[in-house]
Amino acid sequence: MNALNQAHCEACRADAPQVSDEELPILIKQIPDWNIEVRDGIMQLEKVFLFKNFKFALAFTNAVGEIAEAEGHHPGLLTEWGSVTVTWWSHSIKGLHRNDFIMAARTDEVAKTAEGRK
Ligand SMILES: C[C@H](O)[C@H](O)[C@H]1CNC2=NC(N)=NC(=O)C2=N1
Repeated sequence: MNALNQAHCEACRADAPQVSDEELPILIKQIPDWNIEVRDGIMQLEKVFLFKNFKFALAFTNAVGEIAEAEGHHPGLLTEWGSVTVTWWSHSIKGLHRNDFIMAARTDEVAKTAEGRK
C-alpha cells in the first residue's frame, strides 16, 4: 500500500467504513503533527500552519484547495492573518476515513514548499 503522501483518495461513499479503533493509532502515527478533534460527535484531523502574513496564508489555502479539487475530497480551511487551520474529515460518513489521513499527509507535502512559513 502506498505511503499516505503518495496515495490517492477513493470515492466518498456513504456506506464506507470509518477508520477502526485498530487502524486509528497506526494511521495517526504517520501524520505526527496532526491533532484529533471531536466536534458534534464527528472525529476530525486538524493542524495549524503558521505564515508571515495573510498573503502567504491565502496562497497556501489555495494550494490545499487545488489538491482537494484534484482528489474530490475537501477540508475545512480557516485562513487568518498569519495562519491557516486545516481540518479533514469525511462528511459522507460523519467521521474519519483513510482519505482524511491521505489528505493530511498530502497537505504536509504542500506545506513543505509553501512560501512564507513561520
Ligand atoms: C459529490 C462530491 O464528490 C462529494 O460530496 C464529496 C465532495 N468532497 C468531500 N469532502 C469531504 N471531506 N467529505 C466528503 O464526504 C466529500 N464528498
